Amino acid sequence: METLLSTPIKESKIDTEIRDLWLESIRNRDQRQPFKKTNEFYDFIIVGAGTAGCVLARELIYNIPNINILVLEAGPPATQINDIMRSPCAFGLVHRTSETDWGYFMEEQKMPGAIDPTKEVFNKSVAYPRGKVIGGCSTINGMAYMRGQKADYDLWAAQGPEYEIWDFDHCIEAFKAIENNARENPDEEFKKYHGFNGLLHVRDPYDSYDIMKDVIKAAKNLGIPYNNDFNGVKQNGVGAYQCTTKDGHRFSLADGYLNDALKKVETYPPLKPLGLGPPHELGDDVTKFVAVNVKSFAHVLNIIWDEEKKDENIAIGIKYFYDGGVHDAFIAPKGEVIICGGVINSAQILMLSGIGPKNNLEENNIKVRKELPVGCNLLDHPSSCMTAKVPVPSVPQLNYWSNGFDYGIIHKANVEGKIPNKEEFLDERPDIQMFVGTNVYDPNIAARFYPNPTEEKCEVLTIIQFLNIPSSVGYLELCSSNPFIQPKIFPNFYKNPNDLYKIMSALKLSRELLKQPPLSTVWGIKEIELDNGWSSIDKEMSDEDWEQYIRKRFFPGYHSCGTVKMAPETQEGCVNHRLQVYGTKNLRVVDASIFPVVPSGNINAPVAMVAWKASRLIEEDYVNKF
Ligand SMILES: Cc1cc2nc3c(=O)[nH]c(=O)nc-3n(C[C@H](O)[C@H](O)[C@H](O)COP(=O)(O)OP(=O)(O)OC[C@H]3O[C@@H](n4cnc5c(N)ncnc54)[C@H](O)[C@@H]3O)c2cc1C
Repeated sequence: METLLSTPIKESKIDTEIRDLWLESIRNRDQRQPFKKTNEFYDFIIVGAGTAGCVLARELIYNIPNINILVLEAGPPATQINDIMRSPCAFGLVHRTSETDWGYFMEEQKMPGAIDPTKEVFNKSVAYPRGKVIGGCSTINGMAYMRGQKADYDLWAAQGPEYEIWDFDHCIEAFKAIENNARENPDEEFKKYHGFNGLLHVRDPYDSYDIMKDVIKAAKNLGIPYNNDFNGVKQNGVGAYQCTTKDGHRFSLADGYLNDALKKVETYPPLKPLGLGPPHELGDDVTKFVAVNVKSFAHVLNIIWDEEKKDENIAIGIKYFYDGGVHDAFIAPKGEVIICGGVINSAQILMLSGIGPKNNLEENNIKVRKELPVGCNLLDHPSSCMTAKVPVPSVPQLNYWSNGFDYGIIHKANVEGKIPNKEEFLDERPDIQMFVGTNVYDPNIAARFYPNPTEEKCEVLTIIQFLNIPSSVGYLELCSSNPFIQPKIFPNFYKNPNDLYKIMSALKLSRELLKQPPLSTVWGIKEIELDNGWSSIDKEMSDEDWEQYIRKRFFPGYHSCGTVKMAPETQEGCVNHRLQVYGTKNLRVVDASIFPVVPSGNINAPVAMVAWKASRLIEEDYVNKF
């Protein structure tokens, strides 16, 4: 019998007929030439309406007078996302729908085992979700609001005196400017660290399930301190995550920032009072609309360079595919092209435009304009999970306003892979972040993450472990000059054995937590899921068993960044401290790809912070130009 996988995907006759009809209509329209072929000119062209692109568009349009902005987004408008997808409880389903995800996969990787380097082990190829929709990943993400630690940003700043603008004291101003925190009765310390007037809504979780409150008790039994603000003075401890939701719904950066940007529509110079002509007639002296123009389903192909000054690599515009054809958009004299395509695609667009590693570009017949280590320094938080069966009913009804992972623990890993001790719980540079969630275990969903899941449906408690300060570094490379083919992604998870020992220590702690009362008593937890189904929570496991467990159940932390690193050019940098691409003019990259070091927490807010700060740098440069 033919399986689904062995059946070649055939286009139905009706698909090809409809495509032909559509193409014919475009050809007819073009022959009649109903529209003038005009060049589009903008002060700023932003590539990608993700977290960074949305913040940047809003901050630029309100802060720089009389500019216009074009935002090109390859995915659909967020209005296509129906209410279920905006419901936090649907998070697990949202992030791999073909309409709103690029559908990327990472490459399978072989490497020496961490415990026994004489044995070869595999990192399998798993899905690598990336939002392809207005709002980008903020429209599909898990909504946890985290910033990372002060020390992360101080590392960014330590790269040279001009990088001081990226130290924590500078970054926190931007974090606060963006944030609209809804915590009820915040104390003075909370007020010191948070903002209440920004456009990104952040709130504490709504009431959670009883079993989640008992997770806190179990953690306290182990000596883990309570923390009422993971974004406050200390990150370590057990507590609740704040999240980016409002009125029970997901709140993306498009909801907060892009929507606000679209409200500003003026003309420059301003319109005169209506004359005799038709309403809203623009007089001859009106040169442009001061507004943000967003095109969705617009896939950017490459940067257009000034061919008259070849050696200077001056970006003058963008080539993009839209509405069945290739279009050009250009920047005005003081303008800039700003790439906000995210960690994979920003690197890809630069490489397709001749900026990247010489060998990889030449292998793909792309002319090298500037050799830079674009695509190197791929960072992420490798992750694992542990699922325990909960025999006592714990999910009375679905909380649609929650992603199901309201609580967590942040701690320092034990470098030898042992259960962390009390000192490690108190360490103020923790490197493990856990999410604890209760849900109904569905083998079909589990099968997306690891092979041969247990067959029965039941209520479970799941703990997800992220390694927040990894030492393994991955890379990506082009395998084609076709802009519609994904680059190859090699995360190199656990290449450095230390990373594996650290996540092992987090897994061992997770098991210890599940053995604690009230989880073991009130909720009767006795089994966790191992390869052969539900097994006793006390089952003996060697470090090699743990390595196998980790390699089978790992998934990317979804916090990938770093492929267009901000650093001095002599230290593998691709952009400078003002996010300008080395060896080019009028070109910046503003998104997760510029992070030199991955922050130790989820990175949506850090990306928004970078975009907010970048808008100030761009404004300064715009005002000082000419
Ligand atoms: C499944 C998942 C869960 C996550 N959970 C959390 C979480 O709970 N908390 C948290 O803080 N972070 C989370 N993150 C991470 C965070 O959301 C992202 O790191 C962040 O949104 C990235 O922002 P960005 O602007 O760099 O890129 P993106 O938001 O990815 O934006 C890039 C945009 O550019 C567009 N684009 C790309 N190429 C082109 C092209 N050629 N032409 C036109 N447009 C293009 C894309 O379609 C996209 O809209 C999660 C991420 C994922 C994928």
